[in-house]
Amino acid sequence: MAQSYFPSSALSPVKDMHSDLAMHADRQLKVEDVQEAFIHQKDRLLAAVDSTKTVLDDIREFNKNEWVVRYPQLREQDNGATPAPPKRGSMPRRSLSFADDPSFEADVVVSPKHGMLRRITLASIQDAQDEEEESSSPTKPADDERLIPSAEFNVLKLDLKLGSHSSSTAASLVHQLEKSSIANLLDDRIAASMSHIDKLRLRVEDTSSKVLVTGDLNAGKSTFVNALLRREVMPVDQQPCTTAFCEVHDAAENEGKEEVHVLKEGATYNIRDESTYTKGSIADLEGIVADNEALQQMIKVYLADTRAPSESLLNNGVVDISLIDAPGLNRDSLKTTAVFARQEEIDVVVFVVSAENHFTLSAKEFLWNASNEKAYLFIVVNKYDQIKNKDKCRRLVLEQIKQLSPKTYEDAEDLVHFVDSATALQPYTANPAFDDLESALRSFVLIKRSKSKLQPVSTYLHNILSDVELLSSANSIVASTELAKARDDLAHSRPILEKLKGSRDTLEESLESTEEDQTSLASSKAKTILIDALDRVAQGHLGIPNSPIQLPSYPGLLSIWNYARDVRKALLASIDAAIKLAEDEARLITSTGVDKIKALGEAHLPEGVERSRRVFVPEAMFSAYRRGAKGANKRRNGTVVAGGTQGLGIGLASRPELLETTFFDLFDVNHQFVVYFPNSKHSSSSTSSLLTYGADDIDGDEGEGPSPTALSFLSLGLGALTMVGGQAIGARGLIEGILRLGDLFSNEASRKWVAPVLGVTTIGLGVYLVFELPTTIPRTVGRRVRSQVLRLHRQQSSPATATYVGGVQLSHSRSSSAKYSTQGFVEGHAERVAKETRKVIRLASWDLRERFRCALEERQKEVSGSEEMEKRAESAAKWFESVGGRVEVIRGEIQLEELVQV
Ligand SMILES: Nc1nc2c(ncn2[C@@H]2O[C@H](COP(=O)(O)OP(=O)(O)OP(=O)(O)O)[C@@H](O)[C@H]2O)c(=O)[nH]1
Repeated sequence: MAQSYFPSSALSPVKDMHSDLAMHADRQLKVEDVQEAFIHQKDRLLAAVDSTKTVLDDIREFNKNEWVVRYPQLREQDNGATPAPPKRGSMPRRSLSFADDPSFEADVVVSPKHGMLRRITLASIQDAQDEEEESSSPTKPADDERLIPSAEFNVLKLDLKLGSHSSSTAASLVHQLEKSSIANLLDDRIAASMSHIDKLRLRVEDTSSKVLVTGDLNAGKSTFVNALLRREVMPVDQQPCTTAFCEVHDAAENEGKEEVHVLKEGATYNIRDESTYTKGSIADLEGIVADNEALQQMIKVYLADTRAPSESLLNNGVVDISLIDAPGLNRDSLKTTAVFARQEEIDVVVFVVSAENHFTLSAKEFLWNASNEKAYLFIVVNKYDQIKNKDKCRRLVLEQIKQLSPKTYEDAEDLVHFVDSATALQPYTANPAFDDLESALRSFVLIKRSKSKLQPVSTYLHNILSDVELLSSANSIVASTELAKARDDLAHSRPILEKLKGSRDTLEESLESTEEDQTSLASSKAKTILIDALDRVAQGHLGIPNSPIQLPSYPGLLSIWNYARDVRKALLASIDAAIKLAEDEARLITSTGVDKIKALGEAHLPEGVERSRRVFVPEAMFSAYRRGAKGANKRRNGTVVAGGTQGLGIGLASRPELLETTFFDLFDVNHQFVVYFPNSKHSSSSTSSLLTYGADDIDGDEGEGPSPTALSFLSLGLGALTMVGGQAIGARGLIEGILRLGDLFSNEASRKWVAPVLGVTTIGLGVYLVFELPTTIPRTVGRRVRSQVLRLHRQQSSPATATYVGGVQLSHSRSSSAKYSTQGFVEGHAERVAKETRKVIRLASWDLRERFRCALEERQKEVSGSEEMEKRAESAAKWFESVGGRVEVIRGEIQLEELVQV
C-alpha cells in the first residue's frame, strides 16, 4: 500500500499544470497542519519521555527499597510436557521462570492485545477469561499473527550467560546468582536505558534538520538553493565544478551575524571555537569556494532570512533547516556524497536533476543506493522551462524514477517536482510550481524529521515500555503468587499460633498440677508404706508383706542371743525393703507423671515440632543418694541416709549401731511391766527414773509410764545384765546386779516377801523363757527397732542435742522425742521421695515448656514473617499493576500518527 503524505489530493503522478495555483493554496494549508501536528507530536513524545523516565526511576527506587524486582525468563512451552493443544485464536503461551529461582514455574499467556504490549498473565486466569469471553462472543476473531509479541526483552535484556560456554555448568552458575545480584544487574540496565532516554530527549528537543542538496554536475543545484533562499548566495557556474559542501544555516544560530566559516582541515567544527574555522563574508563566498575547489571543503554559511516563518525554509518556526549544497556528482565526488547522505543527521536528500539530461550514470548509482537508505527521496527536475515536450520529459523522468526509487515514484506527486529554479530568483515573477515544491519540501522535511527524529524515540520508548510491561506483569505474578503463599501460610500457621496461645495457660496449669499431684502421691504413698512397715515391725512382723526376707526360726533357748540378733537384722532389712518399695512406688508414680507430660506434649505441641527425646530411666532415680552413700558416712548426717543407701549394703540392716543386740531385745521390761502392772505409778527414784526413761525411750512411742514395783526391781536387776559387746555377760553388769539384789535383801521390809516373790518369778521366768520368749522376741526386737530407727532419724536430724549411752538416748524429753521421731522418719523419707519425684517431673515439664515456648516463638515468627510478606506482596502486586496502567497511558502518548492525517 502506497504511503500518502497528502491523501486528500490523490491525483495521478502526472499533474495538470492548470491546477497548480489552486493546488499551491491547498498545500500551503496542509503544510501548516503538518507543522502543527509535528509540534503536537513532539510535545507528546517529550511528555512520554519524561513519564517513561519517571516510571523507570520509580522501578529502580522500588527495586532498591521495597521489592527485589525479579527478572523473568519466558520459554516456549515444551509440547511434550503440555499435551493440551492451544485453542484457536488463543494467545501464545510461555513458561515463566526466573533466573535466580529455577524452581518457580508458571504457565503464562503473553497478551498481544495492544500491539507491542507484552503483559503476561497466568494461563489459568487467562483460561477463565477466555471462557467468559467465548460465552459472551462466540465469534471471537483470531488474533492477528503480527501482533504476537516476542517473549524476549528488547532493551532490558540481561546477558546472564557466564562466558561463552553453554554447558550445564554455566547454566547452574547462572542459577546461583542471587536475586539481589540479578536485581542489581537490572538496575544497571535501567540506569543505562535512562541515560539513553536523556539523549533521545535531546534529539527530540533538537529542532535542527539537515537537507542535503545533491545532483548531477551543472544540474542547477546552487541555483536551486539560491531560489529556496530567494537570494543569490551560492556561486553559480563555477568552473571547474565546485567540490565544496556549503551548509547554509539561519544567521540566528550565529548570533544573527551573516558569516562564512571555513572549517580547518582535521578540526571538529565548533561555532564557539574560532580556532576550528576561518571566518569570511557572504560576499566573498564565491572566492572562498573557488580557492578551495581542489579540496572537499566544509563551509558553513550563516544567512539572515528576512522572510516570514511561513515562507522561509530556514527560519520556519518549527525546525531549523540547514541546506547543504553538495558538489555535483562525478566519479570523484560520488562516494563522498553517498557517505554524506547516509549520515544520520541528514533528514532529507534533495536530488536535483536537469530536465535536459535526465539521470546520468553517477546519478543513477547514487539514487539507487540512497533509495535503499532513505526509501523516499525528494527529486527536483530542474530547467523544466527549457523543455519543449514537457509531458514526454515528465513521463520519461518518472519512468526512470520508478526504476531507481519505487517508493519515491509511488509518491511522485509530492516528491517529484518539475521546476525552473532560475526564474524563482527573479523578483515579481510568479512561479507556482516552485512555490508548490517549497511547500512540499517543508512538509517532507517535517515528516521525514518526525520519522528520523521522533520515530526512533517512539520506537525506543515502545520497546522499553514493553519491557517494563513484561517486567511488571511478571513481578505482579510473583507478588500475587507470594501473596497467595503468604495467605496460605497464614491460614495454616495462624490457627496453630492461636491454639498455642490459647493452650499456654492450660498447659501450664496441667504441668503444675501433674507435678503437684505426682509429687504428693509419691509422698503419701511413701508415708503409707513406711508407717505401715514400722507398725508391722513393731508387731514383730516384717515391714512389708511378701518380702523375700525371712524371719529366722527360733533355734532354742541356747541360741536365743543369735536369734534376737537375726530377728533384728531381718526386721531392719524389711524396713530397708519398705523404703525401697516406697522408692519403687515413686518410680512408678514418676513414670506415670512423665507419661502424662508426654501426653500433654502430644496434645499441645504442634505437628512437626520435635518431641522430647529424653528417656525416663526409673532406675536412675535416687541414684544420687547411692552415689553419695558410697563415700561411707558422708551423708550420715543427712535425713536420707537410711533409704538412700538401700541396695548398696549400707542400709539400716548394715548399720552396726542398729545391729547391736541388747538384753532389752529379749525382755522388753517396760512392755512386760505394762502388761502385768497396768496401774503402777512412777517411782521418784532418780536412778530408776533415769533408767526407766531410758528404757521407755528405747520403746519410743509406747506412751506408757513405768512403775517401781517388785517386778520393776527385778527388771532393774536384770537390766543390769545388759550384754555389752555381743554375747558375753558383762562382769561389771553382773556385779552391779548382785549388789542391787544384796541391797534388796538387806532391807527388812523386803525380806518378808522377797523369797516368795523370787520363787514365783523364777517359775514365771522359766515358763516365760520356754514358752513365750520365742514369740515375744520378734515383737520386742520390732518395737526396739522401730524406736531405734525413729530415734536414729531424730539423731541424724539434730545430732547436737542428742546424747547416747550404749545405744540409749538419755537427754531428750520423752514426749517431744516420740512425736518428733515418728514424723521425722516418715516425713523425711516422704520428703526425699517427693523431692526426687518432683525433680524428674519438673525436668520433663521444663523440657516440654521449653519446646512449647520455642514452638510458640517459632510460630509467632512464622506468622509475623508471613504477615510481613503478605503486606509487601500485596502492595507490590498493586504497585506493579499500577505500573502496567501507567505504561498503557504513556503508550497512548507515543503512538505516532502520520503527520498528514491530522
Ligand atoms: N534555464 C534555466 N537555467 C538554469 C536553471 N537552473 C540553473 N540554470 C543554469 O544552469 C547553470 C548551472 O547552474 P548551477 O546552479 O551552477 O549548477 P550546479 O549544479 O550548481 O553546478 P555544479 O555545482 O558545478 O555542479 C547556470 O548557468 C544556471 O543559470 C533553470 O531552472 N533554468
